[in-house]
Amino acid sequence: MASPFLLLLLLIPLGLLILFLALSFLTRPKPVRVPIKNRHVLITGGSSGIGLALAKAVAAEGAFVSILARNLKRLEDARDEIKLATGHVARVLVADVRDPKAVTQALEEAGPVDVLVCNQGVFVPMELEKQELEDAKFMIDVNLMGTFHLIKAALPGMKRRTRETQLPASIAIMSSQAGQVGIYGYTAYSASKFALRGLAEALQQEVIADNIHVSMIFPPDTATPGLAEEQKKRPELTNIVVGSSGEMEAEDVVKKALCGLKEGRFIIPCNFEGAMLAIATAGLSPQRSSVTALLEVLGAGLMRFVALCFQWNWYSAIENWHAKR
Ligand SMILES: NC(=O)C1=CN([C@@H]2O[C@H](COP(=O)(O)OP(=O)(O)OC[C@H]3O[C@@H](n4cnc5c(N)ncnc54)[C@H](OP(=O)(O)O)[C@@H]3O)[C@@H](O)[C@H]2O)C=CC1
Ligand SMILES: CCCCCCCCCCCCCCCC(=O)[C@@H](N)CO
Repeated sequence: MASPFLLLLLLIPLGLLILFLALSFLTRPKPVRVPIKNRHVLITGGSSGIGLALAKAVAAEGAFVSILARNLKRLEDARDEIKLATGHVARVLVADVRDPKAVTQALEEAGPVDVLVCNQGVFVPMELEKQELEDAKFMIDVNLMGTFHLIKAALPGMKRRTRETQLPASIAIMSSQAGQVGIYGYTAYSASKFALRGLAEALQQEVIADNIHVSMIFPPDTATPGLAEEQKKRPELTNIVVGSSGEMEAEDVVKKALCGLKEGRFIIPCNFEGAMLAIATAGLSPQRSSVTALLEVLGAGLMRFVALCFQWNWYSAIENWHAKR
């Protein structure tokens, strides 16, 4: 006769199997593949850093690329760089995302979009008390309101395209790991990036019937011209907390982002810490993958524990830093 211990050992995989089957049935929205080849991909902030690296990657995969930013000279340099790397000549669009009229005009010029990547972003780290309100508003306006302007301007054309082509379209929004956890020195930046999460969750419910799929990308520190500028001004404690996640190259962030975007993943983490953060902050976000859903269900408690360890570490660093003053 089988011992009760052996029986228990058999019950665990059986339970996991039942849980997995339940999740396969439950997870929504349904799986999707967003093709890139021969499609119009518009990338904001495509003249520098992550946006430029993404523009090169999608051009190399045979997409028609438009890049949008404020500075024409940098856009033209980026266009040359993309041409050199891939042979593709990208369309350049000059607009400040803070200006809804300019954004609408640029999108009219670009024509209907299949994949919209809202990647433009600014970051000025400073403690709230020392930061000028103007700088806080600048981040909210570019990172959050800019994304509103872009999506509103792009949606009618995108819906027309999905109807005509019968192909899934994508809206990808660049957040940050600082949009999953609040970080010292990032009150305004974190606020702008957290806000994008609410926008994206609500938007996915609104556009699913139009075959449009929303993704959010959550990179850690990434070597870009923007980061080099930011690092000149970062408070010491910001550096300490941010250092908990490894720095990445823009090309590696782009690999993860593109892979996730094509699978219509709602949450796209970029490194190991990002994968833990994604589980710890899964909340009520949509989930297409039953494997990831299983990891979320099983990992929730453990990741909360890991998160508490990180917070212990950060608050100890803050305490020590103040004690030294
Ligand atoms: N680098 C990092 O460590 C991380 C970055 N991110 C996010 O990734 C995104 C890209 O960052 P990164 O590549 O470092 O940035 P960069 O500073 O290198 O590039 C920013 C891009 O955005 C454009 N841009 C800035 N403001 C506006 C505006 N008002 N209207 C239109 N375009 C604008 C810039 O062009 P121009 O100035 O000519 O307008 C440029 O093309 C941002 O959203 C950022 O928050 C997230 C996590 C980490
Ligand atoms: C389960 C718990 C896992 C915990 C892992 C914690 C790691 C947190 C590190 C946060 C790093 C934030 C980088 C922001 C980069 C950025 O956006 C700026 N460079 C501005 O662009």
